[in-house]
Amino acid sequence: MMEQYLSIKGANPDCLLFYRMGDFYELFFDDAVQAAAALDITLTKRGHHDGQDIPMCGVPVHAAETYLSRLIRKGFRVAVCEQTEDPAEAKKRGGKSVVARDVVRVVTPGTLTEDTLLDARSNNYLAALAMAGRGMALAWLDVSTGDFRVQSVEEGSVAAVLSRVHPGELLVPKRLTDRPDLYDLFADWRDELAVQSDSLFDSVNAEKRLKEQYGVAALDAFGDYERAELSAAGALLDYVRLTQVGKVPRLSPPRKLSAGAIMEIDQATRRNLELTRTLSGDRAGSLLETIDRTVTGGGARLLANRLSAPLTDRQQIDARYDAVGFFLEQAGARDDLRQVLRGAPDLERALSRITVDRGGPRDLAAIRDGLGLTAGIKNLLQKAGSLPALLTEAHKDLGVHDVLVDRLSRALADDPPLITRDGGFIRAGYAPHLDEVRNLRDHSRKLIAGLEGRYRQETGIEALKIKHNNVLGYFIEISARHASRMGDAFIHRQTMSNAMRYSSPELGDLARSISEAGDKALALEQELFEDLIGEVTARVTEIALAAAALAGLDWASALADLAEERRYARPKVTDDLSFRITGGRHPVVEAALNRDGEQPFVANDCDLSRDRNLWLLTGPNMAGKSTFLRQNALIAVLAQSGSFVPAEQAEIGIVDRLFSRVGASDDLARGRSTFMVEMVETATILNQATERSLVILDEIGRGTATFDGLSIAWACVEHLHDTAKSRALFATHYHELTALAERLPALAPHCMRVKEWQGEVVFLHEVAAGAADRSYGIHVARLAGLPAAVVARAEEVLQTLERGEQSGAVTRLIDDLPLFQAAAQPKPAVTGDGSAAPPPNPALEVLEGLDPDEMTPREALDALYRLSRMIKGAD
Ligand SMILES: Nc1ncnc2c1ncn2[C@@H]1O[C@H](COP(=O)(O)OP(=O)(O)OP(=O)(O)O)[C@@H](O)[C@H]1O
Repeated sequence: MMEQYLSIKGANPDCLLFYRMGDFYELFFDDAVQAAAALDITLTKRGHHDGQDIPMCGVPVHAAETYLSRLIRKGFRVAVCEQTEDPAEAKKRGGKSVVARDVVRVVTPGTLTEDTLLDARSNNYLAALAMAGRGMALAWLDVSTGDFRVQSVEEGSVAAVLSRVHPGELLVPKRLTDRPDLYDLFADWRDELAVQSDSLFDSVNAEKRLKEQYGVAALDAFGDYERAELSAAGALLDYVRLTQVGKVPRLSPPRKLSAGAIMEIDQATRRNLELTRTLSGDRAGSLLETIDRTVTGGGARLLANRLSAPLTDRQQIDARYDAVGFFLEQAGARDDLRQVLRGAPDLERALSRITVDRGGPRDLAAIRDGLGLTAGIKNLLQKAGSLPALLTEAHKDLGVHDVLVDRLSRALADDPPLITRDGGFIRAGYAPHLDEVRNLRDHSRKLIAGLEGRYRQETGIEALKIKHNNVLGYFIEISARHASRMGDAFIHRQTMSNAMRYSSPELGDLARSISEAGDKALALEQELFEDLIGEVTARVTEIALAAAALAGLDWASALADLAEERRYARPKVTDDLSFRITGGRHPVVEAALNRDGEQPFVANDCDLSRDRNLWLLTGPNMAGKSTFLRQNALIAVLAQSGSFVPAEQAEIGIVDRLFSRVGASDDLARGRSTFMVEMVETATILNQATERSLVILDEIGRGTATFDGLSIAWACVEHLHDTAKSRALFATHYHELTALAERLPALAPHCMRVKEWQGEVVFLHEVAAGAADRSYGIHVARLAGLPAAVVARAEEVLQTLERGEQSGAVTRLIDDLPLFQAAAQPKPAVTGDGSAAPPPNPALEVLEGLDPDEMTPREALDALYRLSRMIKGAD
């Protein structure tokens, strides 16, 4: 056995090997040590190898999924090795023969199909990055749904595309990981990276594989693939074939995303705007979570995909609006549809498990129930009125499945078990032969009950019972004190502490017929199950289309529901460079304010159309600058993903790339300080933004010294205005920048309005034309609870700074040390005009009157003595 184990392990060196022995998967050697630690299970020993104990641990087969999921989450790959023959067969070859075993599947993070291992509401992609010649490409597929895509990428965009796809496992050829310039890129995906041999990416082999998979002589029908695209797609297919050990799941032909088809959003922007998850990695609090009203797994995945990949084609976007708009108008049909969809199972995932031979009775039931809804939904759509294009298509794709649904309904029990092992999933009345065998089995069970009564009478033991367990099968049990009453017809089997167990020839016969009938029934059920699986796999394309149509309907009706309740409007997308939002709101902040029942969100307009395409936004802290910036970016993303938007009106000229520089955090893992991260992100924007881009920049330069920061911000504004010419929003605390408006015609200064009332500052959250005059930072500091002494001292410092020329003022402040004085002394009374008047110091006036450049050393020394006396009070 060890020989067999070692040879199988040798063929799967980078996986933990789950080696099937009876009801357990056993792990040996180093695998056992690693798994025992990762799963917190007992590590034992079994036998010897090369004179050493063999470490071993095991997990029960019936609970394997839970253990698998924990191992996968911790980054392991697991090869599942099953017995591939009946132990009886092995015995025939001789007493010591080992049962044949083989790996039936390699479980990796990107190739999961089990519901328990997957999040129902997001896709789990397996991706491959390939390079051929100078071109690069990324291909990605979801084994559990069959979704398969490929896209050429420029080297500079790989990070952005990866962050959009967000793969659960990323295959890359060895030679790419050797390139130092890609080190940073792969560092971001370290946990997902699975480095493969270069040969897996061979593009000639890839083309062959793809043709085989789809049974075509040429791939032209699916698109015009570049070599790198073929290489990436082929590597994925090969990898799936390897890990699924020959069983390739249903995969749609790889859909090619052409360059520019999608609004490109780089990694930092995606993260900072919290599109699908927040900065801390949660779904809750993200834009996706805020707008997600879908009621099926398929719908939720579609929404996440569409939000991650906003389109750039006006017609396609309009078609999506038409679908959402239809359900907005047809509220009755929408509610009915959503009610029906709420009960829909996850057709896509059930179908995929079936195609890789991992389907169970419950997956068939999911197909039955899912397809069973299609007829009603078609009816509902038809009655709702004339359908827009996308919904007409969905109506068609829902298809006709009466025959299959009927067959599955007749064949399957209402609520079948997850696995076939114990039978009981075929409905009575479906197969006469099965019914017969089951009757026989049940009849024998009744006979056993009768036998029990008869034995009680014959022996006079009232407490005599016929029981069953896995070791003895059926047996007769009496208490030990009645043993003398059992006649010769009973065969003694077991003595317990206070009970005796027997069998009898009659009981033996009945038990045998029950067991035989049971085995037969199970075999028959298994056969019928395979038939049904065959029926489903024969119609895999139609079922997949129906599943996609259901997801699409869920997506559109969910967005309509959202639009109605939150008053979202249908945007107008255009091919020009307009960007006019009237009454725009931040979807996430608005939802949070609604939830907390605080004051309502204040809507704001934004117009970045030509000649005023660069807004310079000033205003106090906490006034809502960041919120305003982000809301406009989010509105663009929502609009191009096909959703209605939180605004009264929105007109948006298609945005090709979205850039943002908002928020700041260290990237210490990569050795970058906050300011460095800020500058790297700003550099990306200034180098890549074009007229078609939308750029939001929040407080550029604040991470460094004031003059450095101001100068950098100044130069960035000029560059955006003169060179990039993007539609841009620029929020800053450097009020000095508003002076640029005189020179830069497309620069439009705006500010957040505040009201001063009884010494308090009230944030109105309104955007108005013009520049802000103050920052009110100290006011916010007080609100935040900074100690009163610190606030008082800060006000003093501010006034000194504001009064004089800056560097001179700083010198004065330093002279004014110790700063701690402020902590000890109460704040001086504030005068009527709001300024605290420090007592004038005569020594300072003398000092200010001196001109060191004009003094001889002697005069300087004299002056110093004089000043010293003044301060000591002698003068
Ligand atoms: N339009 C609005 N309507 C209602 N509340 C708003 C609005 N905009 C912002 N707020 C509230 O004000 C808070 C502060 O907003 P935000 O962070 O955008 O301010 P800011 O001007 O960027 O501040 P800072 O300069 O300190 O970063 C938000 O958390 C939100 O609760």
